[in-house]
Amino acid sequence: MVWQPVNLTAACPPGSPVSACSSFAHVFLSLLVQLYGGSSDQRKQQLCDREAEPARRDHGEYDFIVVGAGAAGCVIANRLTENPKWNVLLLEAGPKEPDITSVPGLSTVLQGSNIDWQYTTEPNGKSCLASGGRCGWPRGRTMGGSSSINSLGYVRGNMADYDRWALMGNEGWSYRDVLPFFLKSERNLNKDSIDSDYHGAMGEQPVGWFPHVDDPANMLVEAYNERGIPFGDFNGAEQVSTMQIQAFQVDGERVSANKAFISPIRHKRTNLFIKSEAEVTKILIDKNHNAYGVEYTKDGKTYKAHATKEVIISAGTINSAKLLMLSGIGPREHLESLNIPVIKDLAVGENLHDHVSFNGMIVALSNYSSRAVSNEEMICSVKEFHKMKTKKGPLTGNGPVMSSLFLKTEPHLTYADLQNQANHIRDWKEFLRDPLTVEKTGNRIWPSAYYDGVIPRTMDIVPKSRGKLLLNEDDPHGPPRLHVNYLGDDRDLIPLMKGVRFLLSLENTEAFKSRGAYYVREQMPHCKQHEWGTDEYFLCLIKQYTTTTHHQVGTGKMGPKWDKKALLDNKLRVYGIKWLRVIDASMMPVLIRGNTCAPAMMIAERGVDFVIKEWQHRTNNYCF
Ligand SMILES: Cc1cc2nc3c(=O)[nH]c(=O)nc-3n(C[C@H](O)[C@H](O)[C@H](O)COP(=O)(O)OP(=O)(O)OC[C@H]3O[C@@H](n4cnc5c(N)ncnc54)[C@H](O)[C@@H]3O)c2cc1C
Repeated sequence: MVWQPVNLTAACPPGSPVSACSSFAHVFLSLLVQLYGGSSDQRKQQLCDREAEPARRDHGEYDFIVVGAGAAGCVIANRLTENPKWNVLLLEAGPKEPDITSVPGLSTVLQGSNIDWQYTTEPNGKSCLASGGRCGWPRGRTMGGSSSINSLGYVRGNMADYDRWALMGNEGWSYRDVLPFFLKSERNLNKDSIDSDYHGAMGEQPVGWFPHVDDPANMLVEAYNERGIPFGDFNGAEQVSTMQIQAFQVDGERVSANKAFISPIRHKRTNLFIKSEAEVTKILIDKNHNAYGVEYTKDGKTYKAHATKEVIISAGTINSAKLLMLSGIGPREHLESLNIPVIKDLAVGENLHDHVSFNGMIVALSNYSSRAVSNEEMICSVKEFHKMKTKKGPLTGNGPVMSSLFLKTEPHLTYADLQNQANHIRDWKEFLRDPLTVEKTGNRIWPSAYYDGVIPRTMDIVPKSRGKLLLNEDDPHGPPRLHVNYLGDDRDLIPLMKGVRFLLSLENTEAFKSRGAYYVREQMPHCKQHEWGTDEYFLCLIKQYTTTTHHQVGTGKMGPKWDKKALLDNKLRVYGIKWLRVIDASMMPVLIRGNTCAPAMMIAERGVDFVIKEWQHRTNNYCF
């Protein structure tokens, strides 16, 4: 089986009464492995290896090498191989994409499994306190990368975010410049119902509303609207609005970057070479500072691959920075402290930031609006879903997570400073008793489709805190030290506290009242010393139950040469190293106000366009 779920035996404290630690939980996970643990890509490959593959000749030398088959890497490999004369090697550390990724209602089940890097952050004394100062950071480790394990939401950010990048000295990255690259990938399936001037219909990536939207998800959007937020398309002209987020899906099944950009060409383009379970450990750079290949490990052996044109790093915000540093590109002092010979002293790993959020505001659903089902019903629904030819029902949605809004917390603000999303909670009473165990177990095994409580989450989308990523001093090849420094800057508390008051006000809306939904007024375990409803209580929640929103960026900052924190120029070339680019979410100089998957794909489209134009030009002029 390609997919292995979270290890419950390790995650459950001995004797825990939490339902995810019961024997039923093990039965449920075994069923998921049995139904969805395989990989359609693997099955196809076995067939094609037998029938057609001899056409492909692999000499270990390619025109381009792309490291990381995530949201960005898959787009890049697709675009480069449109030119049949260019051979491209795509290297992915994780396995082929397993079938389980296709079920939207099982998206949270992927966290903590073997297709998640399972990172954790370093303590700063101000955040994530209930979990020892360390927040969990899932990241996709499979073909499709985080686009294969994420919550499927298609959100672009505010136009002004891109204009700001351009104003910071990055020519070619204003909203006007990047919009065509958003449109290029997108195949919007509901173009008539949204702000159609801002959407594409011809791209590889299907985007559309889930066929199924839960009533609690509708409740949230209706409540936001009652509180004055207009219905609208926040990927269109006006961001301050509310709607169900459109998803990376078609007919109720996830379409990851791998499914959209690689699966359709995998066996057709003989100039595309893909190696999964191949982890790149070093970029090869000669004494003249030219990148000419990579070193990678596969099946316990080390290999070298050579690039005659460029090496493109798309390993994501954490691993791109780690790989650059392992290869001698990074802050001199840090690399020298680890005895890594410095090739280029650059601020790799700095400027790490994320949208910060927190857990613990619990909305209990009434019997009428609850989505809870019995164990037997859950088993039946998963089995039935597997058999359906045309998928329908709650598993074709992702619970309440897509009900979202962008909000200005003060009328004088020009742009939104908050975004809300919501998590499901299978059994809110159990969560209230032992949130940390439920977080590590229940939230990683139960479908997001079945729940009796909702955790609305407000996210600070203009974070001021900045952190940094360092290599692990005990083992530089191991998980890096992620000093994200959430709430390091106290100003990040302000929008979150305003968001709390906004969320509380939802209880008085008709949307909530008519469904009998209400806030649970019992304190979470680490904040029992404060009275529920006071500022002190919510400040405590924010600091104790801090969470990521999975939007980590910035460790490979793009910026003009004079910017001491920048390592990439506006064409995403690494300063001081030839034929090396970083093209993924890590390049964001400032995090956009929104989710980061669609932007990562846009960055890939924009970046690879620079690559293609440069090499077409060179080929024409110099007959390469
Ligand atoms: C749980 C979760 C939920 C999220 N929800 C949403 C959402 O709903 N909407 C949204 O817009 N965004 C969401 N995101 C964020 C979004 O998915 C990411 O920002 C986006 O995928 C980043 O793209 P990337 O190409 O930079 O990196 P990734 O997609 O993470 O890809 C990096 C790839 O590189 C591979 N790799 C890493 N190191 C190496 C190496 N050394 N050798 C070879 N391969 C390597 C990785 O295994 C991975 O496949 C979510 C993320 C997570 C984890």
